[in-house]
Amino acid sequence: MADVKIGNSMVGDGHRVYVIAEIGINHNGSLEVAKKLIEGAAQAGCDAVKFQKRTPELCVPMDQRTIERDTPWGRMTYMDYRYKVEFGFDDYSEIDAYCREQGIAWFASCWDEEAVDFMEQFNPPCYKAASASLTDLALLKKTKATGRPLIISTGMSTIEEVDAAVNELGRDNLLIAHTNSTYPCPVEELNLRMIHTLQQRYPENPIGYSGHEVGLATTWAAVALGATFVERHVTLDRAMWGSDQAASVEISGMSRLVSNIRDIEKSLGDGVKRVYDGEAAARKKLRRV
Ligand SMILES: C=C(OP(=O)(O)O)C(=O)O
Repeated sequence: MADVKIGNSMVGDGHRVYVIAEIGINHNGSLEVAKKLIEGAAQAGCDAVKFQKRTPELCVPMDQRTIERDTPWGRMTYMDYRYKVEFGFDDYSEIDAYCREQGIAWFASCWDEEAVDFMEQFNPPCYKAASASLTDLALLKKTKATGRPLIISTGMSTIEEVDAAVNELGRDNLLIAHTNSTYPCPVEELNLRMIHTLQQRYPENPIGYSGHEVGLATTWAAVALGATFVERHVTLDRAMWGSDQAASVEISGMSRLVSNIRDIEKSLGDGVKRVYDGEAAARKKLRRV
C-alpha cells in the first residue's frame, strides 16, 4: 500500500493512525465555539481538525432554499441558515492562525468548486470530499487537480460509484474512507468489514474510517481492522443545537478515543511469532517439557 503524506504526517500501513476531529458545522457559525473545539481537539491529541466549506448559492438544491426552519437565531429559510453557519475569509484566517498556535493541522471538505478556490488561499495539507460529493466527478477532479492529497468518503454510495470515482481520480495521493451516512448510525449498519473490502479492492490507497455512530468502541474496532486514518465529529456538548451534534464526540471522549487508538496501534504488532523477554520467566517456570 502506498503512503500518503498529509502535512508532516505519513498516512498508511505501519504509520500512526491519523486522527481527524471533524468540526464540520458543529461551531454553529460561532468563531468562539470553533476555537474551543480546535483547542480541545489539539489537547486530545488529534492530528487535524476539519471544517466543511460551501458556497450556499452553488450547493443548496433549489427546492430546499425557501424551506423554513426554527434555528437558535429564529425562524429562517434553509438558505439563510446555510449563510449563517458559513465562515468567510476573515474567520478562516483567524482559524488558520489559531490552529498554528495550537499546533494542529486543519483542512476542509469542499462541497462545490468555488469552495476549492477559496480554500486554496490557506495552503491546506489535504482536502476531503464528503460522501455526498462522491458522484460529483467535476468537483472531485477539480479538488485533485490542486495536487494535494484527497480523502474521499464513501457513505451513501454503491461500490460502482466508488470505483467510478477512483478510476476518474487515479490511485495517486488518494485516501478512501469507509463511511455510513446515517446520523447517528446504528451499529448493525456500520459494516466495518468494508474496511477489508476496500483494502483488497484498492490496495494502493490508504483506507480509513469516517464514523457517525454513538460511542467509541466501534471506531476502535475500525482501527483494529486496519483503518489508517479515523475521523469523528467533535462537539462541545452533544445536546447542542445542530444536525450532527448527537452523532459527535465531546472533548473528553476525543481524548479517550485518541489515547486508546495509540494503544491499539501499538498492540497490533507485526504478526510475527516470537517469545518476548518478558515471557521467559513464565516459560521457565510453567513449561513441563
Ligand atoms: C460529510 C462529510 O464527510 P463524511 O461523508 O465522511 O461524513 C464531510 O467531510 O463534509
